[in-house]
Amino acid sequence: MQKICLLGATGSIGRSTLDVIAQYPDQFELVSVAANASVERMAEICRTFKPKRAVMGSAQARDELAALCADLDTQFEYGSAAMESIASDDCDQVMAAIMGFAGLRPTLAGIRAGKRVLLANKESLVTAGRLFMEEVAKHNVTLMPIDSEHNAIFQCLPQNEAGATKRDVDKILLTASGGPFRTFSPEQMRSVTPAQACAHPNWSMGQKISVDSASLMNKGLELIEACWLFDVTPADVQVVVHPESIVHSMVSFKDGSVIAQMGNPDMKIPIAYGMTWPARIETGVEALDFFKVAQLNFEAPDLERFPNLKLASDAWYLGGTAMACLNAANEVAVDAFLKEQISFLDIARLNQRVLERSEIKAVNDLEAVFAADQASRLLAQQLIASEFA
Ligand SMILES: NC(=O)C1=CN([C@@H]2O[C@H](COP(=O)(O)OP(=O)(O)OC[C@H]3O[C@@H](n4cnc5c(N)ncnc54)[C@H](OP(=O)(O)O)[C@@H]3O)[C@@H](O)[C@H]2O)C=CC1
Ligand SMILES: CC(=O)[C@@H](O)[C@H](O)COP(=O)(O)O
Ligand SMILES: [Mn+2]
Repeated sequence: MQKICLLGATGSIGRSTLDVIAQYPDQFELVSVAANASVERMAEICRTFKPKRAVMGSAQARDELAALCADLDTQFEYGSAAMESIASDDCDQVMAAIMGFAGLRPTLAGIRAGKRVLLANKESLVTAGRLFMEEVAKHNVTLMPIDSEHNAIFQCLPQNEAGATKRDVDKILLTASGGPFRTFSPEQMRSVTPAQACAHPNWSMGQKISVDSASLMNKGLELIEACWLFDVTPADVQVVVHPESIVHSMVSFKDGSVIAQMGNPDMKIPIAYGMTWPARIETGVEALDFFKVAQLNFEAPDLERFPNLKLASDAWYLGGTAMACLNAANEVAVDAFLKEQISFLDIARLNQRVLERSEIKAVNDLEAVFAADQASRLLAQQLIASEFA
């Protein structure tokens, strides 16, 4: 029996993870859960899975949850320290599926406690990459990429007992759907709404990552994520726009072979793979029918219409805190766009301004990452108030 701690239980990845757990009650036990403010959904989860511990983002949310679940034996808690505590408590695997930078501390707690970490929360790796990977190595942890592209790359790479290797690899081909505005002109993109941006053509996901997909910042974050996970640089990764999201990524080898991982776009596949690797289990996801798929298309990304992808590559080469600064700016920008305070095109503009104006420092400890995150959030908010409102 594998005991699972699920961080971000009420979200889209949380739902797919619970779906896999529910299909295999003899293999997986949900022992702890965390979320921010979705009390009613968390109450449903607690009633169904009866975890030992449930953590919310605030005392108020915890109290509301406790009141709704007064008849359960679950221990109800709140705050960042409690999230770190469940990630390092009695469990075998930690699903890191909190949205954004808020996921960093609990994910690191799982790593430091030696758990198998299932990494969906790309922002934690993007912002603290080198320190994050050093902790993975130090604690000899199995880090399973859950992000569909990185899970695909992991599946395509030669593997040993410890994970994926780079043996004979020439290039990583990171696929991108292109998002809902792939064919839009800059003029058309000027007035798009949050609802349009969240309507991903192929995947059903949370709002923040959906907007990131629409602005190609998701691909920028994923480029950096791939560099840290597979110990490569952006020069080793080619972003390939593939509108159907059937090929989840590919690896090109020195002999000219290209290996692709394909499947219907459903996160239960990478989640189940992460939970059972090196074994595989049935997920209930329909196998691909190539006669229905009929056509797969590929094209180059347009960096002029989607500058976020280039900004992410720039941040990687700037190094140090640059990636934390860019991520912080983007989290503020997406939130402001969803609240209709700035336009869609302002997201990349704001990201660029913050990256240009931030003082990039070396990352010698976690405090440097948190300081950069805070300073860039503040700068982004000031810029919104003064120049973007
Ligand atoms: N959805 C997908 O298919 C994919 C997602 N990912 C990554 O996985 C992560 C989660 O994405 P997704 O599930 O779509 O997002 P959702 O917005 O659907 O869910 C986010 C989850 O994080 C919780 N959360 C948000 N802020 C905090 C906080 N400060 N403290 C504790 N919990 C918090 C939310 O709780 P509450 O509901 O209470 O707000 C919710 O449970 C992101 O990093 C995303 O990039 C990666 C690949 C695919
Ligand atoms: C499911 C997943 O992993 C998302 O990151 C998804 O890939 C978004 O797709 P695009 O960013 O390519 O539109
Ligand atoms: Mn992805």
